[in-house]
Amino acid sequence: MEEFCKMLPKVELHAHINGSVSESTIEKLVATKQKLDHQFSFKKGSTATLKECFEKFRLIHQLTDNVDAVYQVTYDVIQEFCDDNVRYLELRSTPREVTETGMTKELYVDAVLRAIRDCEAENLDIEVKLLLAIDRRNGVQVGQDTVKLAQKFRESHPDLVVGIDLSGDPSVGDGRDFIPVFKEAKDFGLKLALHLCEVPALQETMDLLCLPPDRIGHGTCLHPEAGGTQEFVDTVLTHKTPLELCLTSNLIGQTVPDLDNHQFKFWYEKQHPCIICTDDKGVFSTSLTEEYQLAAVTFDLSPNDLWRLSLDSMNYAFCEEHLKEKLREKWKAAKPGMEKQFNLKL
Ligand SMILES: CNc1ncnc2c1ncn2[C@@H]1O[C@H](COP(=O)(O)O)[C@@H](O)[C@H]1O
Ligand SMILES: [Zn+2]
Repeated sequence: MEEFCKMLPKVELHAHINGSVSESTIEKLVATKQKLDHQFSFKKGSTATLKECFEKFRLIHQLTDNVDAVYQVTYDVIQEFCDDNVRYLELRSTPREVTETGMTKELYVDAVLRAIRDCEAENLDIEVKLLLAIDRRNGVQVGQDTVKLAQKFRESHPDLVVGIDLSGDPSVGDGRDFIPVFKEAKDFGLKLALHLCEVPALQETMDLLCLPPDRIGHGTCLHPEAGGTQEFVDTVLTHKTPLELCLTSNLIGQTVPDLDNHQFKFWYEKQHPCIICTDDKGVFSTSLTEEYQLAAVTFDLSPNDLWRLSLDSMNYAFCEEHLKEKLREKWKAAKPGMEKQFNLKL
């Protein structure tokens, strides 16, 4: 199964750049700093609180406080996903400014886009897009600025900047405050991927679900058994809003009690669009291959099921239809070799 999941062409739609930074990139970055001796990720099998997860991002942000580091992290993350046979990747990141190093939010996004372009120029077998993230801790004004920034960069890079993400500590603020900002983004043609109900959030959820977003991140507590409501479930089903599901992230962050109770099962059994994602492959010491494997073992999925999951994920990408068609050819091309190697019919 491990080999099958590795060889499988995959689609990653939920990856935060700074949470995806690998140990080897951390080592490069630490070498440029003095006196930095921290643990930047969780070991396999460990558990934490969401607060402790956010503490890791704060530590990583100290390393990526300049444009060279942001470029390096983005470049390395793309290479690593490509090595993991991810053929289509949507990265998301929160533009940050750091006065001391002269990094503005524009320069931040510029560094990310340069790294994507440089990987393109190397003809890597991966297509990469970018979503700009709104950190809910930073309030509406910053959210508004982020959408403006996304509009600006979409004009200069229409093929790369595809959407807006809402993320950050789910226990902070009220997502409804951002609704005008999301509507503006939508009007401008930007897609919306919102972290929703990562923890129980009765107040804001319904209004956000009714936007509706183009995809939901986590949706851990949407269903009644997890603190949500039947109305939430029905709304998601009606809109057919795809869910980005990140097993290891939810397990380490303890937003689910164990994998058997992960919301994947609930939605997958309803044949609702589910996308297996990593969230933060660096911080949670995982890879998309490992997430597929974990899903297979936990929910008793066959190679055929996994094949379907990865190929169907392409349907929910924020790119143009012609690119989706082109990418589906990769699955077609990989099929005979995989059927032969694993002695099965896909
Ligand atoms: C674990 N579950 C999660 N829930 C909510 N937001 C998360 C997250 N994991 C990551 N982020 C968001 O992504 C940022 C790091 O990447 P960037 O600096 O943007 O590239 C974090 O600071 C947080 O805002
Ligand atoms: Zn996330």
